[in-house]
Amino acid sequence: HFLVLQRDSLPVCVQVRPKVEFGSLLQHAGATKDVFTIKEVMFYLGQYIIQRQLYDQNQQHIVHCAQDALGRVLGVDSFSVKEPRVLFAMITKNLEAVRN
Ligand SMILES: COc1nc(N(C)C)ncc1-n1nc2c(c1C(C)C)[C@H](c1ccc(C#N)cc1)N(c1cc(Cl)c[nH]c1=O)C2=O
Repeated sequence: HFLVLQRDSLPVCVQVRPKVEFGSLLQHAGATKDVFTIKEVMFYLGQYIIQRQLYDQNQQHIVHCAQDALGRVLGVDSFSVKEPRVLFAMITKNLEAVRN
């Protein structure tokens, strides 16, 4: 979950709305809504990657997505699941915060 501090410094739990193409990718992974927590976004993306076997058979932490909508959405041909900062940076570009 993203925690952001409002002016009155009460933490609110921010949910996110994926941008259009990202939203339809999550729906292909089984999502049935348009507002998510970050944890839910990661879960659906993970399902998408495993279902489509986008991981490298030999180095299984590498995801190849050049030939897939995931690559267009994240803007890369491949990435490693072991680089959380890189991954979150790519994913948050496709999300807008929604205050609940
Ligand atoms: C290729 O990956 C795997 N391959 C295997 N095989 C046996 C082949 N088993 C597990 C994983 N795996 N490891 C991690 C994740 C997975 C699956 C669920 C993709 C998730 C994850 C990674 C990337 C995105 C995106 N776009 C979304 C979720 N993940 C996470 C990474 C971060 Cl940074 C946050 N939350 C996570 O769940 C990991 O560390």
